[in-house]
Amino acid sequence: MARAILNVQNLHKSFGGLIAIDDCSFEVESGTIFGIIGPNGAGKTTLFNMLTGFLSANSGTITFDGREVNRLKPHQVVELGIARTFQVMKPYYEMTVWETLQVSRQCKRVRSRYSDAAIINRMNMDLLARLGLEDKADMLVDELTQGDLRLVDIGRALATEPQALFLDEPFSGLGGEASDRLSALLTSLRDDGVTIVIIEHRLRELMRLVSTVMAINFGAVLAKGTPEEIVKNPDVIEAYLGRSGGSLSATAS
Ligand SMILES: Nc1ncnc2c1ncn2[C@@H]1O[C@H](COP(=O)(O)OP(=O)(O)OP(=O)(O)O)[C@@H](O)[C@H]1O
Repeated sequence: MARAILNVQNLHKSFGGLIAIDDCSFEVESGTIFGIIGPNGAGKTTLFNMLTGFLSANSGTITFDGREVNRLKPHQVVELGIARTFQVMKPYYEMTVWETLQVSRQCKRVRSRYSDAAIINRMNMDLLARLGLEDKADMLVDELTQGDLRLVDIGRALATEPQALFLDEPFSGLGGEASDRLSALLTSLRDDGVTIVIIEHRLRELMRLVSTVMAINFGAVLAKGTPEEIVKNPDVIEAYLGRSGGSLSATAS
């Protein structure tokens, strides 16, 4: 039985009178891919922001690998082994792909483990090969396609050598071929033991990857289960009606 690496209990977050996260509890098992879905404004990014040190919860607990996350700063969360990407990418323009990875390599988590530049160079080459970007190391990120940019963005997170990767809508804007490359990358990372949590509106891509999905609406957990269970769940279907509800049942096949 896999152990839970992330444990969230009774989390609450309000912005003034608006309750963005309402008594949210869930666990993520180590080495699995866990999906988070929900309509626009459901609270998904707010939840990610609390899990990664960008926001503090009003109450509740977040434990990662046995350590309390709430109230840590983002760089301290990186030290624990959590890396994330953002819904809107902000590439390091005028820097190359290699230089982008090198920025992440400056984090304490990497510097305290690997002091030898030759080892870091080798790790960068391995990471670029894994991303399928070995021929683009010296390209400016400004020149990359949307699909390659998304891979560099994930590479930037992976270069902190995380145990867990949190991805906010990684499939957004990707065409079929780029989506397939991203899916293959995420599957291979999972096979190597990286825990992955994904917020995604592209349900077809998400449901093929994840073992467990949590649906949230108005900040509260609506349902948790396998992709097959979630796409049949009446509450989830209702929350998605008028958006993608009509095609929800086709997504888990
Ligand atoms: N800093 C903030 N101040 C005030 N309200 C906020 C803030 N951040 C988020 N909200 C509100 O909290 C609610 C949840 O927003 P959030 O961005 O987490 O939703 P989401 O599920 O990620 O939506 P989307 O799918 O559109 O990205 C929304 O009503 C949003 O307007």
